[in-house]
Amino acid sequence: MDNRTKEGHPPQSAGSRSPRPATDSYRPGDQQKHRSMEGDTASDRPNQPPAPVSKRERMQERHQRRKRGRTPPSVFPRRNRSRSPNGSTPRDDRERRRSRSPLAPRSPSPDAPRQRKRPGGGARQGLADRETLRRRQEERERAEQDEAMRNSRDRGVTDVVRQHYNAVPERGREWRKTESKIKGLRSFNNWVKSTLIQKFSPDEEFAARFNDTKEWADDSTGPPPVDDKRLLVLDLGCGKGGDLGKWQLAPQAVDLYVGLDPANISIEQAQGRYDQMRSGRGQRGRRPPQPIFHAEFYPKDCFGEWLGDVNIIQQVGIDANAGPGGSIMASRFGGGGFDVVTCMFAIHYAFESEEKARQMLRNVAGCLKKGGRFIGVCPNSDVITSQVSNFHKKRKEREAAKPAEPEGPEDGEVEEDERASWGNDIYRVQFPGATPEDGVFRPPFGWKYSYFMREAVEEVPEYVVPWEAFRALTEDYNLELQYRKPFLDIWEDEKNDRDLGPLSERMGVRDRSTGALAMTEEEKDAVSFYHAFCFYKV
Ligand SMILES: C[S@@+](CC[C@H](N)C(=O)[O-])C[C@H]1O[C@@H](n2cnc3c(N)ncnc32)[C@H](O)[C@@H]1O
Repeated sequence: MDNRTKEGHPPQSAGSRSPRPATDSYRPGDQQKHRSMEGDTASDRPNQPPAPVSKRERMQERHQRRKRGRTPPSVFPRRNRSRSPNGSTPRDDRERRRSRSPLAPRSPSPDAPRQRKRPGGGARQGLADRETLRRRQEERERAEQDEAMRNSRDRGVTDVVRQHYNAVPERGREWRKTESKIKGLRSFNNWVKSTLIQKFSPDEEFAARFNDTKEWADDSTGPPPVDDKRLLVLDLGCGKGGDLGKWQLAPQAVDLYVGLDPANISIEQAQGRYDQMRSGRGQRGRRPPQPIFHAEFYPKDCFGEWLGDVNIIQQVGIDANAGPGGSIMASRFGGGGFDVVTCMFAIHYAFESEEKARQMLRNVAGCLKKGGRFIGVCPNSDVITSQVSNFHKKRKEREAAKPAEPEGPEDGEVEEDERASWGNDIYRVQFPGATPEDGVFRPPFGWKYSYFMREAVEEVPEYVVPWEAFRALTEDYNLELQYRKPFLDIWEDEKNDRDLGPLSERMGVRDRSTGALAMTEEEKDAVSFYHAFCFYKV
C-alpha cells in the first residue's frame, strides 16, 4: 500500500500505531526529576559531573557562531536547486503565472447554455468532447501507472534498506567492545555522536548560563534555572537505540525522546534497550532502576512519508507549513514543538530523489520549534568528489598508456573499470554506473552507490548527499547552517576538551598511555568518509 501523503492530508499509517501498551503515554511536562550520570554503557559515563569551564567553551563556540548571522550564500546556483516535484522551478511557476493575460476569455460556467455556431456543430462538439475525455482518461491512467512504478521503485530501495538493518544481529555491548574487528571505529563514531549532542543539544537559554555574555541579566531575571526546561528530542533513523545512553548524558536533561525507523525489528530492539535502561536490567547484572526520560518508538519511513500522522509527533507539534510555499505568518507563529531533531548516519537514504530529500527536510523543519537544532552525521561529499575525480584521472592515465581497442562499449554500457570504487579491508564504496569525471554530482539526487562496512553494513544502496546542494535546499526550510566538520577534524578540535577528552578515554577512543587515537589506519580511513553538521531553525 502506498502510504505517502498528499500535502497536509496524511492518511493514517502503521506509524501511528503504538507497539507499546497505551498505559505508558507521554504527557508534556512528565519530567523525571532526577537524572543520573549513568548511561547504559559504562564507556559513555563520566565519573564527574561536567565541569562548567569546559562546557562554557563548548557553548561559546556555538553561541558565537550563532551571532555571526546567516551563513554566506551557497555556491550552488539557486536556479538549479528548487525544482518542484512536478519538475518546474518556482521561477517557471512565476513566469507561467505572469504570462497569463488578465484579458484572456474566461471559460463559460459549466451550467451556462452552450452557444452553437454552425448547424451540426453540436454533433461535432460531442465527438470532440468524447475525444478530449478519452485523451484525458489516457493521460490520467498513464500518470497513475508512472506514479505506481515510481512508488514501487522507491519502496524497493526502502525495503532493501529495511530488510538489511532488520537482519543485522544485536550482538551486545561486550562483543562490540572486545570481539569486534572494528571496535576502534565503533567507539570513535559513538564519541563523535556524543560530541555533537554535548555541543549542540542545549538550547540558547541553557547555553547562555555557560558563556560570559550574561545576556540573561538584561531582563534582571537572573540565569535561567538549569533543571526547569527539558528537551524534546526526535531521532530519525534511530536504529536499535544505540544513542539512548548518549541522550541520557546530554548537558540539558531530556524530557521526551521519540525514535523512528522503518526497520520494525530495530524499533523493537530499541524499545527493549530502553526498557532495560529504565528497569536497570543491564548486561552487567541488575542495577537499581534508572531515572530516565520518557521514550516512544515507532516504525516509520521518515523520508518517504509525512510524520504528522504519528500521534506523539502531533501531540508535541508539527507544522505542515514548513518549507517553500508555506505561510510566513504560520511559520513565524506556528512551528513544531521539538527542541532537537537528530539523524545519525541516515540522511544519505533520503537523497534518492529530490522528492524524498524535501520530504525529509519538511519533516525536520515541521517538527522543530524556532531556535531548534537539526544535528546529524553522514558521508562527506567532498571525500566522494575527490575519490571519484582521482579515480577518473588514474583511469585516463591507464587508458592513455595502453593501445587503442578496436571496439568500445555499447551505448549506455559502463565498462567494469569505469565504475568508481575505493575502500580497504573494512569498508568499500562502489558506484554501479558512470560517475562525473570532475566528481561533481549534477543534478544532486539519485547518485546511488553501494556501501559495505565489515560487521555492520552489507552492500546497501546509499545516495551521495552533495553538500552544497543539501545546504541550499535547507535554506528553503528555514534551516541555517551552524556547524559542519569532517570526523577527524572534530577529533583534533575536541580531543583536549575538559569533558570530551576524558570521555574519549572512557569510551576507548584514545589510548590512555600514548594519548593517540585507538584506531587502525584502515579504521581512520573509514571514519574519514563522514562529517557532522548542525543547523538551526530560524
Ligand atoms: C547506519 S544506521 C544508523 C542507526 C542510528 N542512527 C545510529 O547512529 O546508530 C542507518 C539507519 O537509517 C535507517 N533508515 C533507512 N531509511 C530510512 C528512512 N527512510 N527513514 C528513517 N530511517 C531510515 C535504517 O533503518 C537504519 O536504522
